[in-house]
Amino acid sequence: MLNRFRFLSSIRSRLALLVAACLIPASLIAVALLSYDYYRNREALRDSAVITARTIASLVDQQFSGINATLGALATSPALSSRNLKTFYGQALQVLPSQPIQNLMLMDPEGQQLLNTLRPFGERLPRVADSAMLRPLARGDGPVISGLILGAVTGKPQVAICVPIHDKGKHIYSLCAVQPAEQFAQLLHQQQLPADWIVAVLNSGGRMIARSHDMARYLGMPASRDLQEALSFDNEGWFEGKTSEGIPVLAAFSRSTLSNWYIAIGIPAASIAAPAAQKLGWLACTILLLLGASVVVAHVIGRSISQAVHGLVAPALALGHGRELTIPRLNLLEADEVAVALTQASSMLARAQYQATHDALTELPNRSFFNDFVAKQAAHAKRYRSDFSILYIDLDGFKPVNDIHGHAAGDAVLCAVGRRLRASLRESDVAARLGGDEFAVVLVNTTGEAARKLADKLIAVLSAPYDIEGGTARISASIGIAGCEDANQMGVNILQLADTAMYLAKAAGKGRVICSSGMKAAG
Ligand SMILES: Nc1nc2c(ncn2[C@@H]2O[C@H](COP(=O)(O)OP(=O)(O)OP(=O)(O)O)[C@@H](O)[C@H]2O)c(=O)[nH]1
Repeated sequence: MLNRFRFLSSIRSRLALLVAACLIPASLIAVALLSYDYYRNREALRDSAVITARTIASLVDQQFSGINATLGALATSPALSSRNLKTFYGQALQVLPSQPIQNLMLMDPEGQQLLNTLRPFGERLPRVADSAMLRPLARGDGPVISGLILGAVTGKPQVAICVPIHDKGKHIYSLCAVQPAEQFAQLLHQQQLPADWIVAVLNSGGRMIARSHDMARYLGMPASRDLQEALSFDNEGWFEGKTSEGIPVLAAFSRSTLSNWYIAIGIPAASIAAPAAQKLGWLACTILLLLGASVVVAHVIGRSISQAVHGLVAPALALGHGRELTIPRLNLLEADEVAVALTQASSMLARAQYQATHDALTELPNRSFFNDFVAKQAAHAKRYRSDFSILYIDLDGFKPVNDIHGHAAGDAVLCAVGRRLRASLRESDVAARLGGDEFAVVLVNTTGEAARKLADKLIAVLSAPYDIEGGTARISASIGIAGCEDANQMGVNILQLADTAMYLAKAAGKGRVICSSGMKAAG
């Protein structure tokens, strides 16, 4: 069960979640901002395209009105009313360089050219057969702008702006200024619009007069279906559709007020989306880089934290076993704080254990420790068939020390007894204070005569005078000895057996040793 959630609950997985929790919303916000930016740019581009279309349309109108004014002035020439066409030809040649036109042409009401500045005066000229233009001129309407016509002299596509000339109410001539279609294309190029914008000049009938791209292919052709539909609804506006060649565009258009010609601008959808796609690519790269860097940093941080936390496991287990701890620096503030707390807890635990098992005055093991030690020693002896003895020691004449020299002197004597006992024993033997003036000793692997000899030695040692404040104290000791084997055979507690032997020693006159084996023999 724990393993199942191991990944979810580890520090590294939490850090990975943190990285994801920061990066995912940030990425979503960035994408939202990008799309907002894309739509704002698109709107700005659309509005600027509409304004540009309107500007070009007014430029076309300006040209037409300039040409119209020139034609109007020439039409009043007396040379025309006097039918002096040669003089008029000269006047036309003079006007030509100052106008944005290719040539001037005069024709009779039937369309027969009478003069054309492209040809020397008097040369025989072809007839104009554009009835759509001749008819309104015959009615006296003017100016009339032709559709795209193939020049009778130049053989090139061109547009003619014509005015009828009357004499005494009779239509005698039509004067035309001719502009090649190429001139409108130049007007478009002069605007220096972005190279991928597809710009077209359409006449009032929706036919292509000039185009920024692929002009030769689409000249004279009707506008694309999408543009035709848009033009039928509005004089100015925008729409999303396709160009004649099928390119998806955001298109803007505007109709000129004088000529009713249209300017249409198509911005390829791909070129609008390209900057956004590029930004999106950069964003994706940045997010991936950030993600990679964050994952690496999270991994490094996670590893250092988990190492620090794992560094606390062994000390915590050692603390459970009551061992004193030394924890090296973990290089993580919180883990180091826990390490300090564990170290302090281990010291407190060790102190408490010491206090629970040692006598505060003599610092010898106390009765509780002694009982545990004897029990372990008994188990060991049983298993390995070894032996040990216990000496139960009660001081003789200790009460008078207290009474004569005071309790502090009594304490000092008890401490000195402890030191003398320790000094007289082997390292493996254990001396304890059982309470009051009672002490006990475990002699490991020692029985019989050896134990008795040591007991005699202890009585001599403990009976030596004690230097205390203000004098000397003298005491002695009564010792009862019990062997492990004797206790087992008799089926009694070894400590009780030694205690009983000690009481017999007291009863026998103090300052002596009684062995439990002797008691058995006596019994
Ligand atoms: N100074 C001091 N005295 C203690 C302490 N514990 C017990 N005693 C005293 O030790 C004495 C022990 O009593 P007894 O064993 O009857 O005194 P004793 O004079 O040795 O008597 P016998 O064993 O019959 O020789 C009592 O007076 C207790 O008050 C202690 O920690 N410090």
